[in-house]
Amino acid sequence: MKGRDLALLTDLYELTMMQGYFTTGAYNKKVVFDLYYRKNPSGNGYAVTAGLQQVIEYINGLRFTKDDIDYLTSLNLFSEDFIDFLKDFRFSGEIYAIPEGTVVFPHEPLLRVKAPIVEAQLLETALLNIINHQSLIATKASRVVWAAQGDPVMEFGLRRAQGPDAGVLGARAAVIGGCCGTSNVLTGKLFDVPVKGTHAHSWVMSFPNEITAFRAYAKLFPDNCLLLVDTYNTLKSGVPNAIKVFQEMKAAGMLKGKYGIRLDSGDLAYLSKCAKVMLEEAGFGDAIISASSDLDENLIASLKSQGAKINLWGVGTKLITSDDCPAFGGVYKLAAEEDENGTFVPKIKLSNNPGKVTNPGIKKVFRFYDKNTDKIKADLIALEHETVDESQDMVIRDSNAKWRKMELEAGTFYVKELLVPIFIDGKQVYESPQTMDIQAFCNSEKKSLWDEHLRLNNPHIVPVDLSEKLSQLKNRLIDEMSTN
Ligand SMILES: Nc1ncnc2c1ncn2[C@@H]1O[C@H](COP(=O)(O)OP(=O)(O)OP(=O)(O)O)[C@@H](O)[C@H]1O
Ligand SMILES: O=P(O)(O)OC[C@H]1O[C@H](OP(=O)(O)OP(=O)(O)O)[C@H](O)[C@@H]1O
Ligand SMILES: O=C(O)c1cccnc1
Repeated sequence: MKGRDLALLTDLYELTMMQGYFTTGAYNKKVVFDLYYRKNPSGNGYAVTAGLQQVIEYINGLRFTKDDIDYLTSLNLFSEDFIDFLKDFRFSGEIYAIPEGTVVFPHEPLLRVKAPIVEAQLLETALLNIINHQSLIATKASRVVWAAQGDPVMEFGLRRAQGPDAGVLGARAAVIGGCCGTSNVLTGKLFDVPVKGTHAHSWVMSFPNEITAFRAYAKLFPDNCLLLVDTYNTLKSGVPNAIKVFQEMKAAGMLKGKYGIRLDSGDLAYLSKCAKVMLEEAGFGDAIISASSDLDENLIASLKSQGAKINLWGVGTKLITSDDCPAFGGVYKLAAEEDENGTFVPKIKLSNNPGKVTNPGIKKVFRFYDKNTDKIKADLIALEHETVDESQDMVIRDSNAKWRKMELEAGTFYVKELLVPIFIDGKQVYESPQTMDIQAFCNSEKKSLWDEHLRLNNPHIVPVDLSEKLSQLKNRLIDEMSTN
């Protein structure tokens, strides 16, 4: 994203609305937009937010270049005045966001933009594009990594990602979600994450026979020698040939680094068990048994339950495309606008679907942790000026099921605010951490959930409540607007 001209990475309607605000003179009116999502992907119990670094780069680089201006002029849609205004366009507003790698829940503002409407409107499409994609893949990766129960998972999806950006940023997000590294070398370079890999069938096929191919590979990469054993016959030739090469390496004193095999077809549970026995009998019990082949979290969980002897996983297509759930569903909704006196007036959007009625006003998110376990008890979406007094008892309800209430006794919990300032008056005030540090943070975030929240299917749901004041405001606006 850095260094790319992305001002036109938007939907046409953002620009036509901007011209409208400009023409009616309303363009300087400040508004607040929330970016949030409504449903966890893949039936998960949480999502992992990702993409903030690319949002920061986008905002910092947000300018209409001469080429952009020429193109917009050529559309014959925009007035000269508006085009002139775009020539000096800069983001001058405020952005608060929940840091990348945080565990988040539906309806929580992941990002809150306060800016003149003409600026805040332009950001909508690009912000959604960036956050939706990376949060989707980070969440999927988190599921896959959870299924692997502590075994490392390598991200292998670039070749089947939906284009270069989805491959590069998807691999970044997968690492945030917990993958130990990626085969994607550009992601490795750009984000300083480990690059990993084995070799392809073409390597084996390019030699007269399998053992020659294995020997050549072992000679080149003795410290990271994972041999793909399924080109001809996994148990009859692949594993025996790999063992022969490991014996030769051992005899030559070359077996010092990581070594093992990769299975890429057939019954992975059965083959891994057989391969494990063969390797152990040959004295190579510590060999890595890695596997790939259309894997996802459900298959990995199934292979684990079948007792598969796999201890390194390569996951490509189904992770990088989030194959079972191709969209995150984040939205960007107007929550407040400034009146003539400089006061922010809350706004609401109604819907026949109660889950789609927006939460009005300028909001923040409190997270309640249990003092003894450091696990999340609940989240509370509140209005900007609200505070939580940790010395008072609290009652949290599930906003989807108000009859479900949780009583938090003073002294048993502590509170953290999730939204932090990223831009103030158009200036960046937050430094994005390195990707591997975001991964470490994300790992600690997942420890704040119970296994019941983390499981793949029908997880327990962390309650997310609206504060009393926010609920009252919402109900009042629903009453007012529904009689409109
Ligand atoms: N023990 C197992 N239990 C459940 N699914 C498995 C097991 N072993 C492998 N699989 C999955 O079954 C599918 C088999 O795919 P497919 O029918 O294409 O054959 P393949 O063995 O991958 O062959 P090839 O790569 O030669 O096409 C893959 O998604 C794989 O991950
Ligand atoms: O199955 P995925 O989760 O998408 O993981 C990546 C796949 O990509 C490779 O296959 P491919 O057939 O493209 O090349 P190869 O010749 O190296 O097997 C690799 O062998 C995996 O099977
Ligand atoms: O290094 C590997 O084994 C690899 C890389 C990309 C895709 N499939 C496998």
